[in-house]
Amino acid sequence: MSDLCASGLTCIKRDRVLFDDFSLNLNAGELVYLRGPNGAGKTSLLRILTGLSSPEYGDVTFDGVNISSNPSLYYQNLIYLGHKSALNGALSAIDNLRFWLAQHGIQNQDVTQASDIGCTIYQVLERLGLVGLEDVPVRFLSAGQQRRVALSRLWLKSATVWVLDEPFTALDSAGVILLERKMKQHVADGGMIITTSHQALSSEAGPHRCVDLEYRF
Ligand SMILES: Nc1ncnc2c1ncn2[C@@H]1O[C@H](COP(=O)(O)OP(=O)(O)OP(=O)(O)O)[C@@H](O)[C@H]1O
Repeated sequence: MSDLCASGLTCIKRDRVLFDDFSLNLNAGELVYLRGPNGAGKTSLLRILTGLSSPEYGDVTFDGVNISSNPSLYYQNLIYLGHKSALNGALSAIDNLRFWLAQHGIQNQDVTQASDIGCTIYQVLERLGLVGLEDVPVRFLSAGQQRRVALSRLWLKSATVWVLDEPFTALDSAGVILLERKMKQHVADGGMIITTSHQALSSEAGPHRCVDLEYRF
């Protein structure tokens, strides 16, 4: 059984201690909903959990191995979606996702034939309600449509750990349900998710554990 374990984390930004001696265990088949006011340190915590930034103290392990000692192994098992969509506005949805797949070294049937990549990504974009917009530079898509392109990554890469920073931003109510159901399915399949959101998760997301970060002065 996989687990992501953060222990004794301390994070300081501009002389403010956002959190100290913070510990969290995320187990396979678990959804953690990280809550807290603006500026509490949720994004800072998620970035530490992904290895994108380092805590002043403490460490993070995945399956008992410190994530900094074998980052490539961890990254194979991780999808991190930050609160920005991380799309190149000049590229289409298809090309953004192709680039992302290549960047993640995904070597499955998708990349053995160029036509298969397009086919698979087209199918995902169709599920995300983006039919007819696949080839449009994403800067011409609405905020919610851009978010849907970004979220398509969850359908394209198989990874145990999902770290999601405000993934519901700009989504309409149908998009929120689509994502919540996807999250519920991932957890039912033995995945693990930690997500932030300023809106409460609905029952569509399935059972979840709330973790609160207080704002510290
Ligand atoms: N690289 C940085 N340099 C300096 N200060 C930073 C940096 N990153 C974050 N901070 C500060 O740390 C605090 C926490 O930021 P963070 O983005 O983690 O909060 P958050 O809980 O995700 O907030 P929100 O709900 O608004 O997204 C903020 O006061 C922010 O200004």
